[in-house]
Amino acid sequence: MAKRIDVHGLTAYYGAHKAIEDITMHVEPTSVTAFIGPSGCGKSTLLRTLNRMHEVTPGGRVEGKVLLDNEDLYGPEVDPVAVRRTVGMVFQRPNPFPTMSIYDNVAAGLRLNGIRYRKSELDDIVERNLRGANLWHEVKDRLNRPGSGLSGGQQQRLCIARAIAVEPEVLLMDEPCSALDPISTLAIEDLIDKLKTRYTIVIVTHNMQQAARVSDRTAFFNLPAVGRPGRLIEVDATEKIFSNPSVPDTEDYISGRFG
Ligand SMILES: Nc1ncnc2c1ncn2[C@@H]1O[C@H](COP(=O)(O)OP(=O)(O)OP(=O)(O)O)[C@@H](O)[C@H]1O
Repeated sequence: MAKRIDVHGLTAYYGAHKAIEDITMHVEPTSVTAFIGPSGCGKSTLLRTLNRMHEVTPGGRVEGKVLLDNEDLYGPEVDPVAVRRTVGMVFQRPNPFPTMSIYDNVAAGLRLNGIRYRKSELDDIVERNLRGANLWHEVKDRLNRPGSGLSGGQQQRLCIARAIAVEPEVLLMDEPCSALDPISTLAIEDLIDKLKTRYTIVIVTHNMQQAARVSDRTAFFNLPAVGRPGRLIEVDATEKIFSNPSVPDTEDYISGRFG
């Protein structure tokens, strides 16, 4: 089941460096939320706080709260590994496990979870998720070939198949199309549109048209001054942000006057 995310007064650090400050917002389930803003304003940092990946970076820590359907992801009892299973992530560069077959790439997360599946069960899961990632027809005759032999766009859809195979509740995407050509980008955007009926999706993008095309809500972040932490400027329905934003800085950014 897709879940709602509530971020409350979130500040994130890299050692002594405060990267983002006092972010409060929510992310709605079964919808796409885009994070936009100039380079260095903390979009990727905030994204990584949503599945506790931020703390994997040395010195990475947070203050504040991230609630997933009212459960604090940073609560004392919470296992960060379990969080990353519930809140999946797709990265900027497609990163299939290079020596693994297409089949094993999709099955990898399931095997890591330690559950034993019968071969026929696993076959079904792999097929279902490759279909879910709009990749099945392109790879069904070469499932045992390495994932690294696919095109960049196919590799990214393979990574999405791998991410959804473990049935996460949220899917985080950090510039998932920035290494892809326009055709592969459209394929991923179509896929995002299809996936949002089942998942809560957050996507970081530098591409304004992409944010306008794929997202339901858009959050604009900015740096108040050089060296200062990034702040959330406004978050609203994507249509509103792109047609009639409340804050002049948002208007300046989306119309290309800075950033
Ligand atoms: N591993 C790291 N160690 C130290 N500082 C970091 C690290 N990663 C990011 N930062 C700093 O945190 C701040 C926010 O960076 P972040 O990558 O989240 O911004 P961004 O908006 O995603 O940028 P971009 O659009 O260029 O990807 C920046 O000041 C950046 O220099």
